[in-house]
Amino acid sequence: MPHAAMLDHLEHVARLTHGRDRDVLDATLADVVLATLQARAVVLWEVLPGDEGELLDVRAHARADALPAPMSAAGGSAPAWPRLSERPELVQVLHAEVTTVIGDGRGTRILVPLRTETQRRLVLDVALAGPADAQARRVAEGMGRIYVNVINLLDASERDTLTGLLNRKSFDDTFYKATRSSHEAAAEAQRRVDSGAHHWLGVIDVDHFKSVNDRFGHLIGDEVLLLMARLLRSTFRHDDRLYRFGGEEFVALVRADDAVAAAAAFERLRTAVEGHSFPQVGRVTVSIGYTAVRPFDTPADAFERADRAVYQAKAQGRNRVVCFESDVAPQAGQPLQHAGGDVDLF
Ligand SMILES: Nc1nc2c(ncn2[C@@H]2O[C@H](COP(=O)(O)OP(=O)(O)OP(=O)(O)O)[C@@H](O)[C@H]2O)c(=O)[nH]1
Repeated sequence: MPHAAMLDHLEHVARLTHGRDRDVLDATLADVVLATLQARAVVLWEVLPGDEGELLDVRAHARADALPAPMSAAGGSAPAWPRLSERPELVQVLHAEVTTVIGDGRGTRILVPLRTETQRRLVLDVALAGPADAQARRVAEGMGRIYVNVINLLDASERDTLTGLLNRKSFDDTFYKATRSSHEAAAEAQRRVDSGAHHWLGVIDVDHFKSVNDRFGHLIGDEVLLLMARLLRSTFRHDDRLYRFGGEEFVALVRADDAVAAAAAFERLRTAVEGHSFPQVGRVTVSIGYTAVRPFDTPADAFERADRAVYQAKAQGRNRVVCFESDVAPQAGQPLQHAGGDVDLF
């Protein structure tokens, strides 16, 4: 390979492995593949669960003619996710888990299935103006592999090894990222009185977990934590952020339109745990405290309020859900104010 071409490729690989922001990484993959293969367009699809079948999200999109990208649900406010079943070629590639090259009337598409260690499923979809030779296919596969390796490294540094949930270290970043859009929306809406919060932060603490360890041993204790993480995942939406903060303390950053929906979500978790039969241990309960995320909240402030609520839940007998705004703040004589505003949430 001529040195100039080799330097170009190295530059692309360096770009692909630089940075820690996932959205930037997705966009870089699309850009780099577009440039390297001189493609017409590149789309990075991700399969997401939906109530009525799997959906497709456009994680990133790049095209040679620089027309505007289609709406991505990842950063957009009005999701326009197509159903996976409407794209039989993607269904087939994901099922077979092998790269497929198809003619699309205007040229060729190289479809590379990607799977991360956390079982995210994506497809790198490269549209070429002409035919695809074996090298083009291998380049697309190679770029896809580098991308997955970087994602796996990021996941490993942000995730709790026992449960696979996000770890405490990643809380600040993911909190700001998840709530940023609601902060902006809230600022634009001039803190509408009836809007409520869009994000809610809950602290979930297993009750009397020390006695689980003492009676059944640490291995069984670990299994309870693992099952607890599974119950969290099945209770909340796929785009809610779930953390293990260490020990038997979990945190959920949940999107809900109003206080009633938020209360219902946390109560659903409490009931699911209470009704679950844990192998050997039997019944386990959790105490939950939660708070509305306010415009311009810091992660530490929101956590501190939810923590005060969980403290009250413990003090009142455990196996209960306590809301900071409706249950803790009024007792403490605190006005319910947004940090930067003046409107009650409830
Ligand atoms: N099995 C297991 N136990 C852990 C882990 N991390 C912390 N623990 C244990 O979790 C227990 C937490 O106990 P405490 O903080 O006293 O709380 P608790 O017994 O749950 O009581 P309340 O929270 O007041 O209901 C301690 O016994 C820790 O040793 C872990 O990774 N695995």
